Amino acid sequence: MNMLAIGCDHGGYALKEEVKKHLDERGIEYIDCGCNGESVDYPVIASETCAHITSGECERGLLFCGTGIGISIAANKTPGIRAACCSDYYSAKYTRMHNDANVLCMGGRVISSGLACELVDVFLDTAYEGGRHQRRVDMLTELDKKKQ
Ligand SMILES: O=C(CO)[C@H](O)[C@H](O)COP(=O)(O)O
Repeated sequence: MNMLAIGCDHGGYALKEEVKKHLDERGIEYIDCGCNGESVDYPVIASETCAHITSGECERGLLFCGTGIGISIAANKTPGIRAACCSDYYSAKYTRMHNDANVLCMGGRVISSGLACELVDVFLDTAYEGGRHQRRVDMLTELDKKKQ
Protein backbone atom coordinates (compact mmCIF):
# COMPACT_ATOMS: atom_id res chain seq x y z
CA MET A 1 0.00 0.00 0.00
CA ASN A 2 1.28 3.41 -0.97
CA MET A 3 0.61 6.49 1.12
CA LEU A 4 -2.85 6.98 2.65
CA ALA A 5 -4.64 10.28 3.29
CA ILE A 6 -6.67 10.36 6.48
CA GLY A 7 -8.93 12.93 8.09
CA CYS A 8 -11.75 13.38 10.57
CA ASP A 9 -14.02 15.85 12.27
CA HIS A 10 -14.38 15.98 16.05
CA GLY A 11 -16.97 13.15 15.97
CA GLY A 12 -14.44 10.82 14.35
CA TYR A 13 -11.27 11.97 16.06
CA ALA A 14 -11.01 9.25 18.73
CA LEU A 15 -11.58 6.51 16.15
CA LYS A 16 -9.04 8.03 13.77
CA GLU A 17 -6.44 8.00 16.54
CA GLU A 18 -7.11 4.29 17.21
CA VAL A 19 -6.87 3.46 13.51
CA LYS A 20 -3.59 5.44 13.27
CA LYS A 21 -2.06 3.15 15.91
CA HIS A 22 -3.13 0.17 13.80
CA LEU A 23 -1.63 1.69 10.64
CA ASP A 24 1.61 2.35 12.55
CA GLU A 25 1.72 -1.30 13.64
CA ARG A 26 1.25 -2.36 10.00
CA GLY A 27 3.92 0.08 8.82
CA ILE A 28 1.49 1.91 6.55
CA GLU A 29 2.35 5.56 5.97
CA TYR A 30 -0.28 8.28 5.97
CA ILE A 31 -0.81 12.02 5.74
CA ASP A 32 -3.07 13.17 8.57
CA CYS A 33 -5.20 16.10 7.40
CA GLY A 34 -6.70 16.71 10.87
CA CYS A 35 -8.59 17.55 12.88
CA ASN A 36 -6.83 17.23 16.21
CA GLY A 37 -9.98 16.90 18.29
CA GLU A 38 -11.25 20.46 17.97
CA SER A 39 -14.70 21.10 16.49
CA VAL A 40 -14.46 21.35 12.71
CA ASP A 41 -16.80 21.11 9.74
CA TYR A 42 -16.46 17.77 7.96
CA PRO A 43 -16.84 19.11 4.37
CA VAL A 44 -13.61 21.07 4.81
CA ILE A 45 -11.65 18.06 6.06
CA ALA A 46 -13.12 15.77 3.39
CA SER A 47 -12.13 18.16 0.63
CA GLU A 48 -8.59 18.65 1.92
CA THR A 49 -8.06 14.91 2.43
CA CYS A 50 -9.43 13.97 -0.99
CA ALA A 51 -7.16 16.50 -2.70
CA HIS A 52 -4.18 14.37 -1.65
CA ILE A 53 -5.75 11.43 -3.49
CA THR A 54 -6.80 13.16 -6.69
CA SER A 55 -3.33 14.74 -6.93
CA GLY A 56 -1.82 11.24 -6.97
CA GLU A 57 0.16 11.82 -3.79
CA CYS A 58 -1.92 9.23 -1.93
CA GLU A 59 -3.47 6.04 -3.23
CA ARG A 60 -6.49 5.82 -0.93
CA GLY A 61 -8.08 7.58 2.03
CA LEU A 62 -9.77 6.98 5.36
CA LEU A 63 -12.28 9.48 6.70
CA PHE A 64 -14.10 9.61 10.03
CA CYS A 65 -16.99 11.65 11.42
CA GLY A 66 -19.69 10.86 13.96
CA THR A 67 -21.70 8.64 11.62
CA GLY A 68 -19.29 8.40 8.69
CA ILE A 69 -22.13 9.61 6.50
CA GLY A 70 -21.61 13.36 6.30
CA ILE A 71 -17.94 13.03 5.53
CA SER A 72 -18.68 10.39 2.85
CA ILE A 73 -21.26 12.65 1.20
CA ALA A 74 -18.69 15.45 1.23
CA ALA A 75 -15.89 13.22 -0.12
CA ASN A 76 -18.04 12.12 -3.04
CA LYS A 77 -18.33 15.75 -4.19
CA THR A 78 -14.69 15.58 -5.29
CA PRO A 79 -14.44 14.24 -8.87
CA GLY A 80 -12.48 11.00 -8.95
CA ILE A 81 -13.38 10.07 -5.39
CA ARG A 82 -15.49 6.97 -4.76
CA ALA A 83 -16.10 7.05 -1.03
CA ALA A 84 -18.00 4.33 0.83
CA CYS A 85 -19.39 4.63 4.34
CA CYS A 86 -19.11 1.17 5.86
CA SER A 87 -19.87 -0.45 9.17
CA ASP A 88 -19.66 -4.09 8.15
CA TYR A 89 -16.94 -6.32 6.75
CA TYR A 90 -18.81 -7.43 3.61
CA SER A 91 -19.43 -3.85 2.43
CA ALA A 92 -15.84 -2.79 3.07
CA LYS A 93 -14.60 -5.76 1.01
CA TYR A 94 -17.07 -5.48 -1.86
CA THR A 95 -16.77 -1.73 -2.24
CA ARG A 96 -13.17 -2.46 -3.23
CA MET A 97 -14.01 -5.45 -5.44
CA HIS A 98 -16.98 -3.95 -7.26
CA ASN A 99 -16.79 -0.14 -6.89
CA ASP A 100 -13.01 0.35 -6.81
CA ALA A 101 -13.71 2.63 -3.84
CA ASN A 102 -10.73 4.79 -2.98
CA VAL A 103 -11.98 6.21 0.32
CA LEU A 104 -13.39 4.32 3.31
CA CYS A 105 -15.54 6.35 5.72
CA MET A 106 -16.46 5.23 9.21
CA GLY A 107 -18.48 6.57 12.12
CA GLY A 108 -16.73 7.17 15.39
CA ARG A 109 -20.09 7.14 17.15
CA VAL A 110 -21.19 3.97 15.36
CA ILE A 111 -18.49 1.28 15.32
CA SER A 112 -15.80 0.08 17.73
CA SER A 113 -12.12 0.58 17.08
CA GLY A 114 -11.68 -3.20 16.76
CA LEU A 115 -14.23 -3.43 13.97
CA ALA A 116 -12.86 -0.27 12.33
CA CYS A 117 -9.39 -1.82 12.12
CA GLU A 118 -10.87 -4.97 10.55
CA LEU A 119 -12.67 -2.84 7.96
CA VAL A 120 -9.49 -0.88 7.26
CA ASP A 121 -7.52 -4.09 6.75
CA VAL A 122 -9.97 -5.62 4.30
CA PHE A 123 -10.38 -2.29 2.49
CA LEU A 124 -6.61 -1.91 2.06
CA ASP A 125 -5.91 -5.55 1.22
CA THR A 126 -8.70 -6.24 -1.29
CA ALA A 127 -8.13 -5.74 -5.01
CA TYR A 128 -10.61 -4.31 -7.48
CA GLU A 129 -12.08 -7.06 -9.68
CA GLY A 130 -12.48 -5.05 -12.88
CA GLY A 131 -14.32 -6.99 -15.59
CA ARG A 132 -18.03 -6.14 -15.75
CA HIS A 133 -17.55 -3.61 -12.93
CA GLN A 134 -15.29 -1.42 -15.04
CA ARG A 135 -18.20 -0.39 -17.26
CA ARG A 136 -20.05 0.85 -14.18
CA VAL A 137 -17.05 2.59 -12.66
CA ASP A 138 -16.53 4.30 -16.03
CA MET A 139 -20.12 5.54 -15.78
CA LEU A 140 -19.32 7.06 -12.40
CA THR A 141 -16.38 8.85 -13.95
CA GLU A 142 -18.68 10.17 -16.68
CA LEU A 143 -21.09 11.46 -14.04
CA ASP A 144 -18.15 13.28 -12.42
CA LYS A 145 -17.34 14.93 -15.76
CA LYS A 146 -20.94 16.09 -16.22
CA LYS A 147 -20.80 17.88 -12.87
CA GLN A 148 -17.62 19.81 -13.69
O1 LIG B 1 -21.54 12.63 11.96
C1 LIG B 1 -21.33 13.71 11.52
C2 LIG B 1 -21.72 14.08 10.13
O2 LIG B 1 -22.36 13.02 9.47
C3 LIG B 1 -20.72 14.77 12.37
O3 LIG B 1 -19.63 14.23 13.05
C4 LIG B 1 -21.76 15.27 13.33
O4 LIG B 1 -22.88 15.81 12.63
C5 LIG B 1 -21.19 16.34 14.27
O5 LIG B 1 -22.18 16.72 15.18
P1 LIG B 1 -21.89 17.63 16.44
O6 LIG B 1 -21.40 18.97 15.93
O7 LIG B 1 -23.21 17.70 17.16
O8 LIG B 1 -20.79 16.98 17.26
